This record gives sequence, C-alpha cells and structure tokens, in this order.
Amino acid sequence: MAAIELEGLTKHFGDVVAVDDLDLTIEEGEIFGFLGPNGAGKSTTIDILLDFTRPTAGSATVLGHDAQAESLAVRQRTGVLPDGYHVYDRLTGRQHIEFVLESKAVGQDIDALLERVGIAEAADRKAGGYSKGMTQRLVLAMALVGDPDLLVLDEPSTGLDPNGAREMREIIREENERGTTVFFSSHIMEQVEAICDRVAIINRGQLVAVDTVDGLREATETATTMWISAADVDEAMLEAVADCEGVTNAVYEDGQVVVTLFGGSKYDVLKTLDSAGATIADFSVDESSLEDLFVQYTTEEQEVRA
Ligand SMILES: Nc1ncnc2c1ncn2[C@@H]1O[C@H](COP(=O)(O)OP(=O)(O)OP(=O)(O)O)[C@@H](O)[C@H]1O
Repeated sequence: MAAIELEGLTKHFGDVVAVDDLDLTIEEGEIFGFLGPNGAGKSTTIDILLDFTRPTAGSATVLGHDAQAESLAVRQRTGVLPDGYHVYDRLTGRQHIEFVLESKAVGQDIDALLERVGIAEAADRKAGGYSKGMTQRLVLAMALVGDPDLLVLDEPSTGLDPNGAREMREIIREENERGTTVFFSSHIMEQVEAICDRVAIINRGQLVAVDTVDGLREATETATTMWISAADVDEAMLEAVADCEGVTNAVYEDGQVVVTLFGGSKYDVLKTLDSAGATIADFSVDESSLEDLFVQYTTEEQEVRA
C-alpha cells in the first residue's frame, strides 16, 4: 500500500496557485524528499496531508486514510515536525511531550525520548528559554511520540548546527529502519541527497521531477550541454545533430546551437554540424551537477534541457 497518494491535488489562495494538479505516490518504507525553492508549495502540500488546510481540488490519501475525511486516524499514526512550530514558552520540554502523549493516548518513557534527541538535561526547563536548535530537537521528540508509521518533517534541519543536522539524519534513518515512512521537505539539495531513497522536485506548485537520487545523479553526471556558436544553421542541420547518438535535444537560439547529450560523443556533434554546412566559430561545454539540476528545474524560465 502507498503511504501517501496525491491525485490531482490543487490548492488556490485567491489568485495564487500554491499547489497545481499534483500527482505523487510515496511507497511505505521510503525516505522521500520533497524538494523545491521558497514558495514552491511544499508546506501547503504538507498542510493538506494533515488537514491543516483543505485542497481546492483533488485528493490526498495518507496511510490508506482520506486526509480530509479521516484526519484523526491520519494524525494518530503520523508524527509531524511542522515548519516554524511555536513551542509554549511557559511549558517545559517534558510537559510538551506529556501533552502529545495525552493527545495520542499512548505511554512512552519521556526521558528516553528526550535523551534520544539530545536535550534530556533540559527536560525540566521552560521551552521559552530553549535555543532554536533545542526547540527543533524538542519538536522532533514530539513527532516521535507513539512510534508513528509516518513521519512528516517540514524543513527538519532548520536551526540545527552541523552536528544537530547529522543527528537528525541518524534519527530519521533509525526510524526508517523500524519501518517508518519518512516524508520530508527541504530546499537544500545536499540534505535530501544524504538520506533519501527518492526525491520529488516541485516548482510553482507543479511536479517537475521524481526519481531516485541515483537516477537524478546519473542523469546529471552524464548530461552534457554544448553551446556551439555557429552561423548558417537551418532545421535540417539541427535534425542531423538530433540524430547523433546520445543527443536528446538540439535547438538554435541567439546564434548558438544548444545540444544536450547523454554519453554521446561531443566530437560527433561538432563534425555532424560542420559536415552539414554550418560555420562553427566556437563552442563550450558544461557538465552539470545535481545541484545544477535542481537549479535548472526550478528557475523561472524552466529551461530544462535534461
Ligand atoms: N495562507 C496563505 N494565504 C495566501 N497564500 C499562501 C498561504 N499559504 C501559502 N501561500 C502561498 O502559496 C505559495 C506556496 O507556499 P508554501 O508555503 O507552500 O511554499 P514552500 O514551498 O513551503 O516555501 P518555503 O520553502 O519558503 O517554506 C506561496 O506563493 C505562498 O505565498
């Protein structure tokens, strides 16, 4: 069974389309990264999963429950680390955990839980005095209450120092090994890269890529973009280039032939263009990284060549 299933999910805020016809399936047991730039629609999607906001159209199913009609069942089985969660300043860390234990009607060793996230010694201090990183650790502990089947983490590394971020990743891994599905959002590629089985990239509410991290990496490691400055280029020449082995795209813009190729020969491309009668003045080559891919997928122009 899928842990999360989104079908045609759409959310409008007035004129703003925050989520735009999103179809996505996250399988049970996956660590799934939800990646996109600021304002892409990540938090809105998460809010719909947890019924904090209602979709304009489409549906979201979480652990087999309809996210809207059966939101209580979803929340009972899900641990959530929301974006920018505000703790209760006057309550201690321990009281925060007690509150979640009561609302989920479960029992758990509070000290062990706080120990796990590294704030056991601050258990009886008021959360208003916690640092940003300590607060984030407390909210993570709240998410872990009741050994949830699904962890939904919105920007989990916010406020954490490098050690904290590493510990967060370790906890995510441990939970996943226990069988928990993890769905987390980030706008930082390397965090997602370090831990995820699969990644979806969204931009302006739309899904622009979904693949394994290795799949994305493979695509980018072998993807080469050539910019060839050339005169006298016509359609037939572009078609000849497009027929070269490994070439997935060839266009002519601003006096340059822009060619995307996967594993093919750059020399073949140049030779083909030259033999077809183009006058080549210069060329440059760009081998892209995973970070580049994210940028390519999420720039305004959507100039995705891969
Ligand atoms: N309550 C709201 N009212 C109006 N517009 C909203 C509301 N919530 C979100 N939006 C808009 O919806 C779009 C998506 O926002 P969302 O917070 O989902 O993005 P995000 O990917 O989580 O961004 P970030 O990485 O900055 O947290 C943005 O244009 C945002 O301004």
